[in-house]
Amino acid sequence: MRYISTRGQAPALSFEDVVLTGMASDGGLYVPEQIPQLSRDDLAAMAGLSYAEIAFQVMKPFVNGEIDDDTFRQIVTEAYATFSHDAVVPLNQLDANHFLLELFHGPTLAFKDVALQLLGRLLDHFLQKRGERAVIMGATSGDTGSAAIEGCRHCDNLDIFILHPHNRVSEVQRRQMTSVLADNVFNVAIEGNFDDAQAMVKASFADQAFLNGTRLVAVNSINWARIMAQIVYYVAAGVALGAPHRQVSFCVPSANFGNVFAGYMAYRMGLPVKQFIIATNANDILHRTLAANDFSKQALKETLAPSMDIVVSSNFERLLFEAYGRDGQAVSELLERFQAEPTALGEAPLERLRSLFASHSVDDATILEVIREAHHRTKELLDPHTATGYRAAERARADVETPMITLATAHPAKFAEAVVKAGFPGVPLPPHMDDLLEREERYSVLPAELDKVQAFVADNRR
Ligand SMILES: Cc1ncc(COP(=O)(O)O)c(C=O)c1O
Ligand SMILES: N[C@@H](CCOP(=O)(O)O)C(=O)O
Repeated sequence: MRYISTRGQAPALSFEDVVLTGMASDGGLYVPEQIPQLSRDDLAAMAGLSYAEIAFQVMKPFVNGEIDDDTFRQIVTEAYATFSHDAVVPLNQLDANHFLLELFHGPTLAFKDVALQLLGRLLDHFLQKRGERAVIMGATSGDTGSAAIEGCRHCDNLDIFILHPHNRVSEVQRRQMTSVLADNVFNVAIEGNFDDAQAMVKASFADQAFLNGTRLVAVNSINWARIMAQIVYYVAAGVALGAPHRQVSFCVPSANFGNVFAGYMAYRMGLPVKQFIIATNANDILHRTLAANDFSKQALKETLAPSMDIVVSSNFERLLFEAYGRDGQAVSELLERFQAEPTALGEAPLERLRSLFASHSVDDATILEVIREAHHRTKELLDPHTATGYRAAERARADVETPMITLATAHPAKFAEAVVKAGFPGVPLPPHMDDLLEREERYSVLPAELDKVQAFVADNRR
């Protein structure tokens, strides 16, 4: 298995090289050259297996023999042993046909742990094997940052620089990152928004001279390994609810599109999925594109679901690559137009997307209403991101007769501001974080200027 770029120009890479990079050199994102297949028998045989074993089986073809089976199985087992729930990602039945897939039982209480507990261990494995050091640059709207720090901080071969938008993440999210005082962890609060931070990370991949030859690695979902690890929970949830004998649908709170794209990959591998519902907050580019073919940037809005305050949705490019029949040239041209002016998808690719994806956008007032309503009906306290999914799933259910699995992407304790606004007294932090609000913090505030950020990285890396 080799990995190719969505823009069609960069050289194909091995699994190891794709994990140890970020953007492709032509500005695209890496995807597998062939999509491995899970037969009906493969899926049926997964019923009753542990999450770690399903993870091993689903990911093995992507790893392509580049890590021996025993070592890979051990890496996977260790990654998921860090989760506080025996099922790793339990399914919680809300009513006869609606399920919550709880992805927040990892160390930092958001779905990002599922991939970053694995990615940190893969990076450690490959860097130790090569005897190399690397620098991580990551952009976060709040959750990727702490999950990346938690997943990578024990790797002595890595220095980790995480850029978050200053004053635009929740207090718990900020403290989860900035209270890690390890020598290899650097938090930078950017005077800008998530898109500014993400653009600087992407620009740094295009021009790595500031690192004088040290390797730059991505922990955002531009890194293929992030997507690969997230495919697993779609398969596990589908099998738990009867796949391959029964179709399921998923509703996914979405922004940078890594999560729902992983679901699409599970579908392409053979999981019987009827529909994916994309839930957005008021930053609704994904919804406008699908519903009205309006693929245009609008100013970023601050919402009660801050981790989804994103306009430029990186992984949508990976889906466009599929919708355009893997035509890298067409994807390049479309995305160049998108950067310059409001644009639209071609009719045929759009229809292909609409045959599998639907979308809903959920505003702040509705997020608060949903947190109250869901608690009243199910006794579950949803975080504001999951609330967007809950409402989108409820809207979509009338048209979809399969079990609906809404992805619960974060624990409500991370977003006390929204929970309190919805009328609840707050949510206690879990025991391993109960002194978080008293811990010492360390971070630097920088303008959203590429040269200043790159100089900070170059000066501080060890
Ligand atoms: C809690 C939470 N929910 C949903 C999302 C959206 O996921 P994705 O960016 O993979 O679409 C994010 C981050 O982007 C998040 O942190
Ligand atoms: N919501 C994310 C934004 C970055 O997304 P990623 O999946 O590409 O890392 C965050 O919390 O940082």
